[in-house]
Amino acid sequence: MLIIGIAGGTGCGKTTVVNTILNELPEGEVGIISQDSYYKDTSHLNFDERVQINFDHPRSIDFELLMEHLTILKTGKPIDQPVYSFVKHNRTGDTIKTYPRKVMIVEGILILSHPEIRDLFDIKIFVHADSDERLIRRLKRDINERGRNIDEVLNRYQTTLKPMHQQFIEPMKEYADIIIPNNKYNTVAVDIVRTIINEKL
Ligand SMILES: Nc1ncnc2c1ncn2[C@@H]1O[C@H](COP(=O)(O)OP(=O)(O)O)[C@@H](O)[C@H]1O
Ligand SMILES: O=c1ccn([C@@H]2O[C@H](COP(=O)(O)O)[C@@H](O)[C@H]2O)c(=O)[nH]1
Repeated sequence: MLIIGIAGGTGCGKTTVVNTILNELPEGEVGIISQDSYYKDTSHLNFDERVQINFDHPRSIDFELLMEHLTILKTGKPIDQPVYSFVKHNRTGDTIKTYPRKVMIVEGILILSHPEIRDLFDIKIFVHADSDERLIRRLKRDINERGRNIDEVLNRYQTTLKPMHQQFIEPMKEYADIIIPNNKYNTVAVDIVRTIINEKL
């Protein structure tokens, strides 16, 4: 199994890059694990308390479960990947049966910040977009798709997202094998990654 880790700050285009890579590959050959599925279960908190969580700090992620799931997939067995709701800021209680594939892509803002998980990746990719570009994309996406308003997004950006990005995400570029510049849609880089995957299939 080839495991590819794709990191990068919020709004850099990780999900879009992954979907574009998958578009022209045979269906079912590549598996996806999203770090978002591994935000800790916070059912013991009410909504107002959950809103206060710093979702850009590594402690918000259940890395133990992610590690356990990747280890199970490597042994050829399926896992039940939790489903996360950004609207509720919590897991939904549902899971998706995720089967091991020849190539597994793990994507998320903080996946390169955990040394043991980082070591599991055969290829480490960092998607870069400038912070102003990422903030614009984040504003549009969170208002249109995640039920936020402009004040919420900007307040989270200033209080937690930006400092956490500088502390835990940007320094992870050092570990990347490939850095994809993604201020504009980067079809060349996506084609290169797809070629690497195709060789493995
Ligand atoms: N290269 C790009 N140029 C312009 N918009 C982009 C680009 N890549 C992604 N987007 C848009 O930016 C938003 C965030 O992209 P997404 O892939 O969800 O980022 P991430 O998964 O890194 O948070 C989405 O609305 C997406 O359509
Ligand atoms: O309940 C939550 C959990 C996370 N977030 C924010 O999401 C981004 C990470 O997702 P991307 O798709 O990579 O943007 C992170 O910056 C968190 O602040 C949230 O708003 N609510």
